[in-house]
Amino acid sequence: MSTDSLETSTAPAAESTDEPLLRATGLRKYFQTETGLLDRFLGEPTHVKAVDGVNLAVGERETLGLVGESGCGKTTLGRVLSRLYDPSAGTLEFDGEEITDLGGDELKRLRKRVQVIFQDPMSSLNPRKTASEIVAKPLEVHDIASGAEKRERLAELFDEVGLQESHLDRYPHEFSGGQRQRIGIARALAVEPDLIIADEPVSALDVSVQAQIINLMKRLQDKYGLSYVFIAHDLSVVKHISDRVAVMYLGKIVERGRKEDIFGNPQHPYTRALLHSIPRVDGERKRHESLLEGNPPSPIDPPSGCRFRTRCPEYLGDECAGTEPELRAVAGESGTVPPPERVEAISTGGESSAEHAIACHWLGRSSERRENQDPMS
Ligand SMILES: Nc1ncnc2c1ncn2[C@@H]1O[C@H](COP(=O)(O)OP(=O)(O)OP(=O)(O)O)[C@@H](O)[C@H]1O
Repeated sequence: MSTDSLETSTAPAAESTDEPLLRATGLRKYFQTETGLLDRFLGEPTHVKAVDGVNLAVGERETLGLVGESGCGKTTLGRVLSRLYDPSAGTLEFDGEEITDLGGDELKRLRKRVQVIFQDPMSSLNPRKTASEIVAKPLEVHDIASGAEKRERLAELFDEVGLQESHLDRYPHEFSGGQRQRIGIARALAVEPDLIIADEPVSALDVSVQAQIINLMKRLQDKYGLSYVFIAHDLSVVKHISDRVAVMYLGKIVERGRKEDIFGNPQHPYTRALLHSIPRVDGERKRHESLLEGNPPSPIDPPSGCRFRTRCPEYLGDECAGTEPELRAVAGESGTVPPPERVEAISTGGESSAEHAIACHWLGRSSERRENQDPMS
């Protein structure tokens, strides 16, 4: 997407704190396959491993970009992180408290602090309700405002997201795509959340409108101290809003780190391939020839060892097929590898913003050998 019209954030650089706002450890979400019972009798795999052992942390006022191809589990992870789905395994902590098994009133209280924005504003907005009814719903559900106070709050929220008071009584089909996404943002903002999980919030919009929505989200983050998990399949979109980026492949995080490291010094062959496929402007907009061939394998029966090995330009043979690589810190400039306890802290989601971690056997090879095999060359 174009960077021309994107504003620079005025807020101090966001930092991951030692105590993140949200922490996921060993998070899994498996769905039963439609033919689950028959598969079980036939000894076939019975579950879709949509999220399969994810560790991550999101700090206060921080934006974590979550990227990966279609079907790699981003939406499912977002839904588990927001507790719209129950996890199959692992733990989730929010603001220092475990929320993995919350239910009833406790879950309702969590919903006030963690909101979700969806990709397709048309299908996520009730077509039979006016914009004001849609945004008022969370105010009512959480007993935040009623009567004249509610109307005043709605006008404030509409103004905040760049809509006019005259829009209050219109129906979703009377708005453009960008305006509908603004309604979705106002609805999320209504309860004054701490964290918003934004699932492909700009993917359905034109490039110029994408920039407007990203700028709006950055402004709201500065003003209200929001944290975001920003999901996108396109790395170029998360570049403009993320502090840190996590790259997901077939249910796992394969690389994560500060945005500067992911874009400036990508390590995992998958991240490199994703970056390689970002369109460049060379006189005319061209798409690079993709380094990624075919589609990801099925998450019902993922490849043994490294899941990316079947498409990886750096496939090493038995080493990649034999054991599943764990997220490990990338050696620093001095070439030093962090001590084991630090690697352990990283692999359980306790990273600071300075950490850059990847899951790849290829990285275990000497840098000289890697340079000779640079997949970007
Ligand atoms: N409710 C469900 N039941 C069974 N399988 C599911 C369910 N939801 C998702 N899946 C499967 O889980 C895998 C991950 O899907 P998910 O939608 O989370 O990926 P994604 O990265 O968000 O992709 P996209 O960008 O296309 O939405 C896919 O194979 C999908 O078919």
